[in-house]
Amino acid sequence: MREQPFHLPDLPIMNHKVYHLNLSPGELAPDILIVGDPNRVSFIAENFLRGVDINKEHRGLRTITGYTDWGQRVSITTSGMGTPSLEIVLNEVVALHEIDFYEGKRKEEFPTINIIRVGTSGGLQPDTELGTLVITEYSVGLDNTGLFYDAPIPDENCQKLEKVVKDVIEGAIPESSRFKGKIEPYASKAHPAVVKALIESAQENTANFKSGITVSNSGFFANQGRSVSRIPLTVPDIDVHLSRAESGLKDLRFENMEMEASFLLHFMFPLGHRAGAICPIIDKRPEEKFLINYQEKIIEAAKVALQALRRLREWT
Ligand SMILES: O=P(O)(O)O[C@H]1O[C@H](CO)[C@@H](O)[C@H]1O
Ligand SMILES: O=c1cc[nH]c(=O)[nH]1
Repeated sequence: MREQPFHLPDLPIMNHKVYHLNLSPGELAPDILIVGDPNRVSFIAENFLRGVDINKEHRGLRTITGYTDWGQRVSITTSGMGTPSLEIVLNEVVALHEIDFYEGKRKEEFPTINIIRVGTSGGLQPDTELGTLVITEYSVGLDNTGLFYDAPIPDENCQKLEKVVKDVIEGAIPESSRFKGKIEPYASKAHPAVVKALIESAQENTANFKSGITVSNSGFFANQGRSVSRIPLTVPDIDVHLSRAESGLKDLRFENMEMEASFLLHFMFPLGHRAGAICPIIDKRPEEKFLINYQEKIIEAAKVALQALRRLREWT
């Protein structure tokens, strides 16, 4: 990968704190859970962390740092909804570990960050039950945030996925649409150690889980096939088309849709940090099902993710 020089004025730091997360180095552990909803940060921390010494919020981005029952220092932070917000958060997460704020330069040595998204998602496959925890192996981004980071393609599977999804989307856009040909999917890969750690932890907890491909969208409504406004959808029934598509990857199907996994993996993988995602399925639209009380599933996913962070540190 082309190495990019660090340009100090590009990183706003105020009183040794990054501008959006309002954190100084040391306040964010290198083992992190990241969630969309700021209230989920407190909810998971109340259930799983003790000895909390950092609890900060700025612009709705809450971060709590404390210790697990086994004494591992872990932070839980907020991505906000969608990849544009996540892009801000991840740059600051990485800078907090990789940049020396006092010297104003990149450190020679820094820890490997382990970061796992615990989010909600919509199910795509008829035979995957509501409440199933989906462990992401690959993600395909239909947002364009990732396109601004020219990371190398992680493997051949990503190449295949980009083609498959491009064809699915193109096939679904009406000829008359001014946006035909303009949606560019990008594929990204979860770190294999994170996938392994999540699968082993899910098995240990006898959780109902599946691993699969996660499609990340740049919106919740039209972008995921929901027709609520009076404006026609560019890609009608996008969810139905993806659920029926063959991924071309052995034993992996398009399992769920959400709004952050693509960029999380795309950004962290080329930096050598380790990222993954575990997201319960909280709705299945074709069956008109919505899991109202999904908090139990968040607890289950957070427990699995924290145990995965433990494994990842033990394997380092
Ligand atoms: O529950 P979170 O983590 O926010 O994730 C999902 O929920 C939000 C949409 O409702 C999007 O952020 C989507 O990715
Ligand atoms: O269907 C869903 C559910 C949660 N989050 C999403 O982005 N989509």
